[in-house]
Amino acid sequence: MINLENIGLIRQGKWILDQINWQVKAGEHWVLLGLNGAGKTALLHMLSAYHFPAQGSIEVLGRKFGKDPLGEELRQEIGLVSQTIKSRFYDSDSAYQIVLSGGFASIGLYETPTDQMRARAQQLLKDLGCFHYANRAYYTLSQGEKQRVMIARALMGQPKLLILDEPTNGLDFLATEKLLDAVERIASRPDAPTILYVTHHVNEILPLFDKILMLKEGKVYRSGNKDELLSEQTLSAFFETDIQLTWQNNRPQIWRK
Ligand SMILES: Nc1ncnc2c1ncn2[C@@H]1O[C@H](COP(=O)(O)OP(=O)(O)OP(=O)(O)O)[C@@H](O)[C@H]1O
Repeated sequence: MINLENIGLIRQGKWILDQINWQVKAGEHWVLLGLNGAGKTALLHMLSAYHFPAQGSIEVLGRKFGKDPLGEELRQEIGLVSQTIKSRFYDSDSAYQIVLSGGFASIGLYETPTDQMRARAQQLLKDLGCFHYANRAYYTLSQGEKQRVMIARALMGQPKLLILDEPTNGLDFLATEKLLDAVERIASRPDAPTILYVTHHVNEILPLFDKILMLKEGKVYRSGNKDELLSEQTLSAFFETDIQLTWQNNRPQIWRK
C-alpha cells in the first residue's frame, strides 16, 4: 500500500524528513507517534501528494511518485482528515451535505447525488454517531461533532487508506473517547480501509492498531509491532524521560516517573 525508500523532504533549507523507510501492507493499521515538530504532518501530506520528496522513492496505492499521475487521482483513494488541509465547503452546509460532498472528490460539490450515495452518507452518519445532528449546519457543531462528520466525509469515497491527523486535537475527554469508538467501528467494517492514526498521545493507541511508526526529529526512531515497541525502555528512550507504562482495557497509559 505504501512503500517509502530513503525519503527526504526539505523545507527552507532544512531536512524536515530524512532517510525515511517505511512499508505499509493492506490490512495493517498504523499509529504514527511523535512529539510536536517530529514531521508527522509533513509525512502524511507527502503520502497525499501535497509534498514531493527531494530524495528517495515513494509509492502509494500502487502509484509511483514521479512516474504515475498523482494529485486528485490519488487523493480520491485516500481519506485524509487533517486540520491543515482546508476542504471545499461552506460552514452553513449541513453535516449531511458535507458528508455527501465527500462522494464528489473529482467532479465538484453540487452534482446530483445518486440514491446509493445518499444511503451511504446516511449509513456513515449513523456509524460515526452523527445521525441525530445530520441536518444541523456544520458551524453549529462542537469540535468533536465536526471531527466525526469529517471522518464520515472522508469515508464517502470508499478510500483504501484513511489518514487521521491528530483527530482528537482540541477535544475533551468524552469527545475523544467517542471519536475513538468511531475509529473502532470503522476498523471493524468488512470494507475497512487501512488506517493511519497520527497522535502524540500514547493512550489513544487502540487495540486495533498493530503497528507503530515512531518519528523523531524528521527520522524514523523505530517502526514495527506495537507489542515490541510499547515498552517502558523504548518509550523512555524515545521521549528522553523516565516513563512508567501501564495497560487499561488493552490501552497503554504513560506517566513520567
Ligand atoms: N513550510 C515549512 N517551512 C519550514 N519549516 C517547516 C515547514 N513545514 C514544516 N516545517 C517544520 O518541519 C518540522 C515538522 O513539522 P510537522 O508539522 O510535520 O510536525 P508534526 O510532527 O506534525 O508536529 P505537530 O505534532 O506539532 O503537529 C517542524 O519543525 C516544522 O517547523
